[in-house]
Amino acid sequence: MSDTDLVVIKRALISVSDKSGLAERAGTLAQAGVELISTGGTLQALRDAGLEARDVSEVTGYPEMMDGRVKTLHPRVHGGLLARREREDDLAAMEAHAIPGIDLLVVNLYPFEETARSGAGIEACIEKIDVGGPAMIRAAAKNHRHVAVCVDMRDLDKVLEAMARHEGAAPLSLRRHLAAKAFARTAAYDSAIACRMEAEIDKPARSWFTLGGPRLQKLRYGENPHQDATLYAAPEARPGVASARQVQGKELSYNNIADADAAFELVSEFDPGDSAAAVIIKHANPCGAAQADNPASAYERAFAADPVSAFGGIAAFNRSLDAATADAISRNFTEVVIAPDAEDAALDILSGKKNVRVLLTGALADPDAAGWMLKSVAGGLLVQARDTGRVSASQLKVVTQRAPDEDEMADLLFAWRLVKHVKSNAIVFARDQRSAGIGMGQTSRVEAVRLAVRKAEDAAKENGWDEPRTKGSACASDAFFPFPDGVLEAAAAGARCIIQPGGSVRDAEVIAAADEAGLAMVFTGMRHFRH
Ligand SMILES: NC(=O)c1ncn([C@@H]2O[C@H](COP(=O)(O)O)[C@@H](O)[C@H]2O)c1NC=O
Repeated sequence: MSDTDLVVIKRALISVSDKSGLAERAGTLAQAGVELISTGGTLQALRDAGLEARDVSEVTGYPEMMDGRVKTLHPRVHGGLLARREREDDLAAMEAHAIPGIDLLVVNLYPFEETARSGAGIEACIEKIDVGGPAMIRAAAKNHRHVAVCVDMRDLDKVLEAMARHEGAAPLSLRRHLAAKAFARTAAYDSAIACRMEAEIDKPARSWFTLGGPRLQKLRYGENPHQDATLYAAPEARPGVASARQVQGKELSYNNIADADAAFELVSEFDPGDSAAAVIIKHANPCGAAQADNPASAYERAFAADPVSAFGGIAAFNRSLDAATADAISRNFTEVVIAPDAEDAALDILSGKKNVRVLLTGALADPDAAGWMLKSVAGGLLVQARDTGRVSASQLKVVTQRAPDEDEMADLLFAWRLVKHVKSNAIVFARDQRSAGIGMGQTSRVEAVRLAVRKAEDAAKENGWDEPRTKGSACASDAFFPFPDGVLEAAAAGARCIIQPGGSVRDAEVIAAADEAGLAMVFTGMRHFRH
């Protein structure tokens, strides 16, 4: 064993913004004979708990100044953290400048992330940028051959356990593990700061992209059982699956989380003040979506759109769950239910289905809020802004001889909101504010139309309807029709109107086909590819 495998903890510097759990742990350190050095507020908390600790100002010979902007930024602190104990010259410098060696650093940082997330203004956020803390953390982590560093108070328990086992020493394996965590912590902290700063800049250069957050959940596995997976928190404050409260059900899986996210993002497009909305997601695609006066009938309409696919689906709502909705959900096999809130009566009913995971988000996700979407590629990270594109009736361009009437326009806009959340090539037929047939993920647009039509035919059979609901429907296409074939197939299935971006070199042919079939067609001028 080398002399750095075990480091005996004789002196600790503790400087923590979040003081929960401090007194008890610091007490254990003191009992083990460790000398404590501390900064203003932390020192006070230690003394209030009846513990003896040295003021860092005594060590530095300077008072804390500038509202705490300068407290530990001093060679007597950083020398104590960075000195290589096996080097004669480092030891001589310690001796010459009265630098006390620090063997353990416990620091948690000013709550920048929480402050930014609360929507605080830039000046308030800037005041919460911790400078001295990260500087000490990085010094201790760099010098982990001689120093143990805790950036989370709970990690102090690991150090205390190790000290109990190793006669007051912390082993290298633990110190290295803590050092890696320390660098990840400061990197995530700085990412959050960069992110908040960028929000103040009109056109940020973003020549570096950084993102970081703490682990929320180690998942049993990823998309498949042989893939490792973890859920981390992102700095943005977006209500949704990652911050939701799980009130019942089995542990969430990777696929549950991904699908619940897709479901909640889609249902959040529907203003709960206008109507109740329900969507059912399978494999990241909606298989049914509907609006209605209340969540229960929205759910029943969404379910009927494709009952076969809805089996084992994820259901999302834009309003609080009530008893009638819970009752309707309970009749079907559902993996996850996600909603802003739930009435007690609804939770009582759902508790009868123990395995159903119920997530309450507290609020809907603002569909207009800026944010990042990430995808990894070999050797790279593809980053794009979230698709916040939306259109209103007044922005649409009528390109056919016939313009859509009021009912048709309502269904066109409903289908357009939906198609944005369907994997490309995507086609959505909708009638009376409910999806009639959805064609997703096809390699040709006409095939997506055919799939959507077939789904509508299947739904008619399943429900015992006289005809598929593509009859008299509105049809949305996430990108332009490159040929008239898709439009002709939609017309043959009974669609009365179409919404699509337009912009094909064959738009004239496509418009002529629509006119010939008596369709009304509008262009959005906006595409909604989703891969
Ligand atoms: N400026 C400094 O020298 C400095 N040194 C430590 N801190 C931070 O001060 C906080 C603790 O302050 P207090 O003990 O006064 O409550 C910790 O979050 C620590 O990271 C500093 N504050 C900010 O940069």
